[in-house]
Amino acid sequence: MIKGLGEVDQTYDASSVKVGIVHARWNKTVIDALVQGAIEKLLAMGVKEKNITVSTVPGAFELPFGTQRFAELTKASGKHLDVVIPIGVLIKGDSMHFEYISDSVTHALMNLQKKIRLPVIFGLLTCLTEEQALTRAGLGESEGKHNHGEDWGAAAVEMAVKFGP
Ligand SMILES: O=c1[nH]c(NC[C@H](O)[C@H](O)[C@H](O)CO)c([N+](=O)[O-])c(=O)[nH]1
Repeated sequence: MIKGLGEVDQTYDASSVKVGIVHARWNKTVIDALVQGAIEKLLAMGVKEKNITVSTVPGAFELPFGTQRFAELTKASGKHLDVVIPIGVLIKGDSMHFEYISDSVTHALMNLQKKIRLPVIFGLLTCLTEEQALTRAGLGESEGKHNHGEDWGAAAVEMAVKFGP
């Protein structure tokens, strides 16, 4: 048995894990469902409510800088975060705006982990239609609907416990 493969249902002691969620305010209905899904999963995995802090930015483009400063300002206030979950929803319009923001924000969030030395969970939905976004927030009529916020919450706990400071 290759070590590590059996960790899918691993349980973690999340009682001291501190999580920062920074979410964009575009596409509010979808955002609210994703944030709620992430918080419910964090609580279900043992993160204390007092250890979950939330802030917001105007849109997905502001997520990298807003997430970085949220982590830095939290640290400067004497607390610290073990993991951050930036959450945004990009839905393609009839211009190239979607492509440019999606690509640049994705790279910026990936690079942010090295800057702040914290796990950054990729909570950006990049959808071609509103229905795709609703489905990935567990909303809408699709049979395959599933709230990806839950996955981000689970990933946050695992990364914080296994690879935190
Ligand atoms: O979060 C989003 N921001 C969007 N644009 C705003 C952008 O993220 C910035 O907030 C704005 O450009 C100001 O910097 C979106 N679209 O344009 O489609 C979108 O779908 N989602």
